[in-house]
Amino acid sequence: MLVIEDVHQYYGGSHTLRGVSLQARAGEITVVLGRNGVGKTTLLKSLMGLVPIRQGRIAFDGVELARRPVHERARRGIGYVPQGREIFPRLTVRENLLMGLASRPAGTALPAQLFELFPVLAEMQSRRGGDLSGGQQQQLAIARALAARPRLLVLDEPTEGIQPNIIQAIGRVLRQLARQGLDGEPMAILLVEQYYDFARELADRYVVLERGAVVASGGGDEMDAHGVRAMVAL
Ligand SMILES: Nc1ncnc2c1ncn2[C@@H]1O[C@H](COP(=O)(O)OP(=O)(O)OP(=O)(O)O)[C@@H](O)[C@H]1O
Repeated sequence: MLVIEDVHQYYGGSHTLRGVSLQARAGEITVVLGRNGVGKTTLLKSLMGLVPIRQGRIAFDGVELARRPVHERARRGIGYVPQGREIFPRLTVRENLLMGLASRPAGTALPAQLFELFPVLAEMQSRRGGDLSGGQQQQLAIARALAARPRLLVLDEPTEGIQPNIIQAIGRVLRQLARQGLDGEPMAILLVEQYYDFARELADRYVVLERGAVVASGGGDEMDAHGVRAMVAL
């Protein structure tokens, strides 16, 4: 389980995260919603160690990670799908997937299940990442994060700029991963999302951020009743 507690983050003098707390449990999809610029990406970067936090706790399965380096967070079972995908355009699909094993001992094999989850990647293994469509690149970014068999998968707006049929396919994969991971073990999923209907469909739990602070949270089935759509409407 992931426990984020009272996290404060600053960019210079600008106080971006103001005491954020949330939890993400195995078997559940926890969705973080909020308008542009409220600090969603900064929260995920803080979790991954890509930006330093000034105060607060980030613990995963009881291990305190807030002061640990990025690679150690990956090694301890956190997989990250960054906003904008950040695949390597000149590397092949297969090489991109192998990059996901950087935190694992040399010689670790790619899980065969990646190609069952995303059959299109099996067909395109020797194509360059940059030649894939946006939706295919997003699937590649998710598969790359899964290559190291994380127990927590963190995704930053995976639906951004993606066509509806691939959004649906990604939703089905996330649901399946939460339930049974790659090997039958439930996985924790932390999903940052601005697309309300997608978030609502997938969320077991939700958290709304506004100006760097949590302003609402609850069960996914309470989102409509709690008026979350209006809180994130652009
Ligand atoms: N590297 C940085 N240096 C200074 N300020 C930054 C930096 N990155 C983000 N910010 C600012 O911090 C605030 C939060 O940004 P962040 O990207 O976390 O928001 P967000 O909720 O993810 O937004 P979006 O949905 O647009 O991605 C914004 O005001 C942003 O301008």
